[in-house]
Amino acid sequence: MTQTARLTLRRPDDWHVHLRDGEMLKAVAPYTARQFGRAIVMPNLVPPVISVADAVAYRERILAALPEGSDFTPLMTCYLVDHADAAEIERGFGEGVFTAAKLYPAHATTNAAHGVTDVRTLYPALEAMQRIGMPLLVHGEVTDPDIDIFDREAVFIERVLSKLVSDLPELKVVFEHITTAEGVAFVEAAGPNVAATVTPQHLIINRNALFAGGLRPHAYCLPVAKREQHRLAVRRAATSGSPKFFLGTDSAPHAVERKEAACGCAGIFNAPFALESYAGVFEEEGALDRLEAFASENGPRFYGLPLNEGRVVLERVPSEVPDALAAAGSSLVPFHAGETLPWRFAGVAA
Ligand SMILES: NC(=O)N[C@@H](CC(=O)O)C(=O)O
Ligand SMILES: [Zn+2]
Ligand SMILES: [Zn+2]
Repeated sequence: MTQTARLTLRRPDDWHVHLRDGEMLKAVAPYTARQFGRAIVMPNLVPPVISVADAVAYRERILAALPEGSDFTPLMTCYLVDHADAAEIERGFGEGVFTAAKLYPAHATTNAAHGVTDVRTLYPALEAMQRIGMPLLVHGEVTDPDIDIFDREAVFIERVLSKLVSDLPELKVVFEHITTAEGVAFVEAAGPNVAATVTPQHLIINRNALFAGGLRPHAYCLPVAKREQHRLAVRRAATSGSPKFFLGTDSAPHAVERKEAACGCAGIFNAPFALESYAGVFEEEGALDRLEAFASENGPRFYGLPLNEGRVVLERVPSEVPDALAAAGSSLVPFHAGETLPWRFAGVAA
């Protein structure tokens, strides 16, 4: 069998990333901007990005953190709170500031303390979003402490998402970072207005990675990795060629001392080798010919945005992932730390 040695792809986008703020933003934004043309930037700062003015100011800080000459475009999102202001959201979308709005169930994940306690209070905002074609992005986990953490995505579908999608049948919904067979089945069965992002980690690790020879904080993110059968279902979906599944890294940096702690933060920092990571998965699945649709076409088509014009090149040359990368007076341990990946991002094609 001959091996593909070089791949040229339409420039991809990252439909779910955490760029943080301040010194951490300056450290991490260049990694995302190097590989991706655009990214949907998550609004879970402290305090969160709620108003149009918040998003305009954050976008300026992101642009200021990019390397000289970068043509990367951050796409901003609005953090939904109980009784979210429909008029403000609609204005932000109309002015080209907000691309989407994000639903975090209160306390579901990192910096979700201001999240939504009752989805019904969002209905005026969601109805406006449905009318104007503005996507709702969902962190799909219930927060009920009685529900086992490994079941929180499946129970969210039953208790929240099914009803939301049937009450708002035309609303564009992105089920973010899906991790389960139930998530895949829900998205596949729904209309074309429902899609999902898939992270590299949920294609590569199952929950055993959290406990491989000891507790592994760098494999911990939310939603937490599930059993192998779920990883396989997510892999099949992502590499199937279905337009409903697209790239969203959920790169979520936390300084090493916040990960390696008695109560370590959730989040995997995968931005530095994101495309290499996905390419390895698509190659293993014999689906390299579907990587471009997943990475560069399905997302913009779902969002109703133009495809990028540029191209990037991946070469089948080993990439050595460092054990740590300096950032903001500390360091970040990247996904795949210490591993050698089969692909290398060779840059934007001339
Ligand atoms: N994915 C994570 O584990 N963490 C994210 C939040 C999120 O996307 O849920 C973060 O902001 O750190
Ligand atoms: Zn999330
Ligand atoms: Zn996230």
